Amino acid sequence: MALRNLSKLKIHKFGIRQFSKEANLVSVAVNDKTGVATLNLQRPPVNSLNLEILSEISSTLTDLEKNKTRGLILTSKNEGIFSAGLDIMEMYKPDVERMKKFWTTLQDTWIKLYSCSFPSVALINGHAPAGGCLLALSCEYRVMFKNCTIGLNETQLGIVAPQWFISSMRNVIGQRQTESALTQGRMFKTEEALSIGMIDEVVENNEEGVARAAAFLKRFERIPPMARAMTKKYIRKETIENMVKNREEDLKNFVTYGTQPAVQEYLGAYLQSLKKKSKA
Ligand SMILES: CCCCCCCCCC/C=C/CC(=O)SCCNC(=O)CCNC(=O)[C@H](O)C(C)(C)COP(=O)(O)OP(=O)(O)OC[C@H]1O[C@@H](n2cnc3c(N)ncnc32)[C@H](O)[C@@H]1OP(=O)(O)O
Repeated sequence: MALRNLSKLKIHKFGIRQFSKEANLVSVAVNDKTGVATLNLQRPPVNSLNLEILSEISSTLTDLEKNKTRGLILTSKNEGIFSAGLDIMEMYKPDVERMKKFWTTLQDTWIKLYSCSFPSVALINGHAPAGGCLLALSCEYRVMFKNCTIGLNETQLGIVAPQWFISSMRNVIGQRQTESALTQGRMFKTEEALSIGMIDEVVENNEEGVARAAAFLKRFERIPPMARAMTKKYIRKETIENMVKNREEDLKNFVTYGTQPAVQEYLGAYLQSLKKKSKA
């Protein structure tokens, strides 16, 4: 595995363009043999998704697409937490201009991840609430550590998961399970997530997780990439088009709804409860 600076390195090997990238909040390592890229989230303490990390994920996805990566493993450097979801500080007492940029960047990141031409696996090596769950659901396959939790818990915070969050889950576990999970804001333990098909495999540790993720990606070794990518595009087309068509309205809703006093109160109380917990 090579960990290098993308801007400095672009080489051809085994007929695949190899590259990797080192940055602050994400790092990328490309396996020279397989062409598979591992994208690590590394924003301590909990990989909460603020504007800066989302911008890095988004630009990395663009680079991976350009460089014709053969597959993606999305995971966390911080074992125990895949991602705590959106950084609540981006929504609590926000600067509205930044808030808009934040949401637009989240939309861009989701579009790129959801529609990427290469196969993608989330190696969920820790808790994955809300936005963390969204990232995992956007991949094609999910491998998860034992004793973790995953789900879209928005209603518990007094906020509403946007349509495209909901569609991302519905496309994996179906309408009935999604309705039940989202109205409760339910977080699923690993084994529960497996039983409803939200994740595909359970692993004991990172080594096994990487092996299982690689095994999934290997399934495509002999499938012509173009045929694979077009098929994925057709299957995901409606979900992506709906989001793209409504993205202006979605942004407006986020700002209007997110800045309502009642929503701000919920977010403030939730932040306090998180802080109290970490001080207890
Ligand atoms: C008409 C309808 C239109 C719709 C309009 C749009 C509506 C808006 C939709 C917005 C969608 C939002 C989706 C989201 O992602 S919201 C975020 C949800 N995330 C969570 O609920 C996770 C909260 N965190 C946890 O549960 C735990 O932290 C953890 C991830 C399980 C980790 O636990 P652990 O014990 O290891 O760590 P701590 O809890 O002690 O946390 C360490 C410090 O990190 C801070 N923290 C945690 N999570 C977040 C976060 N998401 N954002 C910001 N900060 C976070 C925590 O407070 C601790 O801080 P401290 O050290 O300063 O005390």
